[in-house]
Amino acid sequence: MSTRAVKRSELYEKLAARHTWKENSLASSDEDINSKFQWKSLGVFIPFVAEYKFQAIASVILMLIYTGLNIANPFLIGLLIDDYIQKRDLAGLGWMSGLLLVLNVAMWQAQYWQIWSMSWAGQQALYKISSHMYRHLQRLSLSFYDHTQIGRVMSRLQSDIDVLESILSSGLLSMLASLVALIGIIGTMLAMNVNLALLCFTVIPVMFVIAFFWARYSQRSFRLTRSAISLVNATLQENISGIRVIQSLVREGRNSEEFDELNRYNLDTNQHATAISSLILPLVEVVAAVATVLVVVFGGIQAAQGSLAIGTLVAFTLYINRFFDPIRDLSMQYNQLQRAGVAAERIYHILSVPVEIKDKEDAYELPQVRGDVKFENVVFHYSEEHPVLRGLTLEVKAGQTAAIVGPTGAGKSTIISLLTRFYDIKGGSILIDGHDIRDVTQESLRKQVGVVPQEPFLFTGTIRENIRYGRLEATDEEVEAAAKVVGAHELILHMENGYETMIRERGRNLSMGQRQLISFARALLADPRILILDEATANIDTFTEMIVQEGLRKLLHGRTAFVIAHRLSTIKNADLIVVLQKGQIVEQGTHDELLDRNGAYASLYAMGFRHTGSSEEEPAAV
Ligand SMILES: Nc1ncnc2c1ncn2[C@@H]1O[C@H](COP(=O)(O)OP(=O)(O)OP(=O)(O)O)[C@@H](O)[C@H]1O
Repeated sequence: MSTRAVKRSELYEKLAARHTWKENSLASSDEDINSKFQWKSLGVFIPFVAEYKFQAIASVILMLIYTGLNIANPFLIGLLIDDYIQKRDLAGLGWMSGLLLVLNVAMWQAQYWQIWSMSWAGQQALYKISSHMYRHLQRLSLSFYDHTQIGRVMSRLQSDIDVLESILSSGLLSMLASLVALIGIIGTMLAMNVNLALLCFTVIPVMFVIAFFWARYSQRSFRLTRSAISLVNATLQENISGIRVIQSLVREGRNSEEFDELNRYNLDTNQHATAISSLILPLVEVVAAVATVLVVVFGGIQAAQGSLAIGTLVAFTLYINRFFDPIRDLSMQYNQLQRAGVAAERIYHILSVPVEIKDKEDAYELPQVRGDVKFENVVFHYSEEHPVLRGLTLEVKAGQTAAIVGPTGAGKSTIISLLTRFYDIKGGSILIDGHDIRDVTQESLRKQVGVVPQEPFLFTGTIRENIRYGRLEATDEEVEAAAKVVGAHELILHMENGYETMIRERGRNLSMGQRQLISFARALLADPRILILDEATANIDTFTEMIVQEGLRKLLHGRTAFVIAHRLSTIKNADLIVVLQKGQIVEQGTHDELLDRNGAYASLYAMGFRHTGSSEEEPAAV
């Protein structure tokens, strides 16, 4: 059976191509279904599992007890028949039956505790792996997220971890138990009757051949299922977060059609994988049946001729079943192992994405700064083919507000992403009070460089919690004081539950002006020396606009500020206006100086900053 049996429609190919681009690391590993299994991917989990080695050892001991008792059972039954039933020794029969009962109770106990302890350890290890993965994802640089769909990350964080759970919490030990049982049973069978045992073992090579071919097909097919669910999740995530645009452009029908296509493919790959995985068990059963028939026929003839005791034949037949039990289990576990191997590989892939922006070994805490910022000959690109900044030099003195203006794509957002070290520069240096930002710890840098994004990001929780987000130890009074300074206090008090009003999904229940003021209060409470602000361009009513402008003025007061300015009032009030074009500063100075110069700024001004997203109208309308 070939996995090519799962067909991709033309529409599917188009959709998959849309979600799979060269730099999208997770997408390309999702799509690569033929790659060789990387055994080293399992190595990454060893430290997590090793932490629970005592539980694992206890499980192995319990498993050995269980398996030993399980193997002894048929032997004792054979003994019971030959030595006690056939010799009509009723007292011995009573003793033996009692012993068998005790052994079976002990066997079930051992099995229960073995399953319990292994599942416990497996779940603990998995909990650690998920936390580790989450921490790793938080440390990854923005360039990883630029190239990765969140849905694909979620898929690995959730469904792949689920798959791994089954193997860690029970699968591995069951496999070991099956192997031990198999070896024990083979030994016992050989000891009981070499000829019958060898006859039974003739089927083993057939098993190997079946397992070999099955493994080849199943792994490809399991990879297909993981990649399909990853694509479904990526699409779901994108469509749900973009639901407003989808509904406003009436794309629901078309998107449902596209989603159906992906979902259908996901169904097909899963059904195909099920077809392949269901194949292995019946195949083992057929081979087991052939072996049983062989033993019963030849053993039966020997017993009829009197060269084999009946008890031994009964015990032997019981052993054949027990012999195939671990093989059956192994094939099922092998199935599980194949799936888990694919999941482990995908988790390993995420864990091995390097953290690009790391603190230097000798990084030091940035001391309390005054706020002098210098860009010295800064060179930067996101991809080598497209240079963004080609030697940018800029100095902003402590306490100054610099408004950065320029046409779209000029590099305004890039400059501020570099100052917070979301990306590392490729050449030159960025200095704060003379400290190169690459020499200090990121945590100490970001404590003193605050960012207020254009679209305030509010988290689920109360307004109070949202304001406190950047300084958890702030008291209620400090939260309210910050809100008062930026002019948010009155607005908040007028809300349903004041500061305790719950913010729903990213603050959708608040107006844009309210969201902006809350994010100003949050920034003010965190009290960074340097503030980066991407000025909002949304249209808000004149009254709120006035409050926002006043809040902004108070927020910027006494700090060094970089503002991607969109409102003329902000640009005019700035101490320094930096005009950027194609990643280079073409002019800088105050509003009046630049107008006098009659250059790039003057023409942007004359055009009403139309191409920069700024407007001469107050409040700004874009
Ligand atoms: N994450 C990214 N990955 C790759 N290229 C990027 C990325 N962000 C920006 N760019 C590119 O870098 C250049 C500068 O972009 P930047 O966002 O800094 O411009 P901008 O002046 O802020 O534009 P706008 O006013 O439209 O926000 C553009 O050519 C853009 O395509």
